[in-house]
Amino acid sequence: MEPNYQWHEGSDAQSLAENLAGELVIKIGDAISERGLAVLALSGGSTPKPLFKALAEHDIEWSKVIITLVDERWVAPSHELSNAAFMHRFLLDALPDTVRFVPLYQAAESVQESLSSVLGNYCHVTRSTMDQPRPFDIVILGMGEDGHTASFFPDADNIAQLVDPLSDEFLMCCSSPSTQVPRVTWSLPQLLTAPFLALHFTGESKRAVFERACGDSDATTLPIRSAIFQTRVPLNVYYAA
Ligand SMILES: O=C(O)[C@H](O)[C@@H](O)[C@H](O)[C@H](O)COP(=O)(O)O
Repeated sequence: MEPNYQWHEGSDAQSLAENLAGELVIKIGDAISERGLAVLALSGGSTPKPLFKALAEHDIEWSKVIITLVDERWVAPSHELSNAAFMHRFLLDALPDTVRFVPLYQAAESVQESLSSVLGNYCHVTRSTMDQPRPFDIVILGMGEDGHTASFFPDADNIAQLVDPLSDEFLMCCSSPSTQVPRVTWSLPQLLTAPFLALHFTGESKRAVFERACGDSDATTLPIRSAIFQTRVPLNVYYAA
């Protein structure tokens, strides 16, 4: 199978972010027109900072937008590693209160125990049940230097399950030596339901990782392959050096 993606390259990280934000405005409008709301799953980390700031500047019907995270470090929102805190700082706090956010962290005895309440809250906010064909209209993935995406870390003890395209899981836990804290992540099949799937990364070193992932190696060593070598939804790669 050939890698399946469309390449969008920006002259720099800022113009790339503005270009992707402009595309998201269109896709959000399409989703609202089609089903009365737009559900976005966005990645944390650091790359999305200019994207979040650019998106916040657009005039969107935020009351019809629901935002969640692709994955989350299993820490309280007050913790420095929290993706929810990152998203509040660079996106949510700049939006009208009418936008709805679904966090992936819920206090519980364990990460696994938190998943059912996170999922229940997601379904409550989106007024959906998880047997609906697609939970998300838009998914924006990031990628690490080790080829991980979402929280599909190559050294995770359950990496084979995390990159399983046939998984019937919705939310999954990930514990890996390379992450400082346990992780919660939407499963690959759930992420691959979005009509607009984008991978957003910058830097020559990550481009080299992406190009290696397009070659011949398996997804458990370069998990980003699980988004590249799939035919469920088109993958749009947004890159700047
Ligand atoms: O929780 C996270 O960190 C992200 O969801 C993760 O998958 C991220 O997209 C990559 O690690 C890239 O992170 P940077 O943008 O910081 O390089």
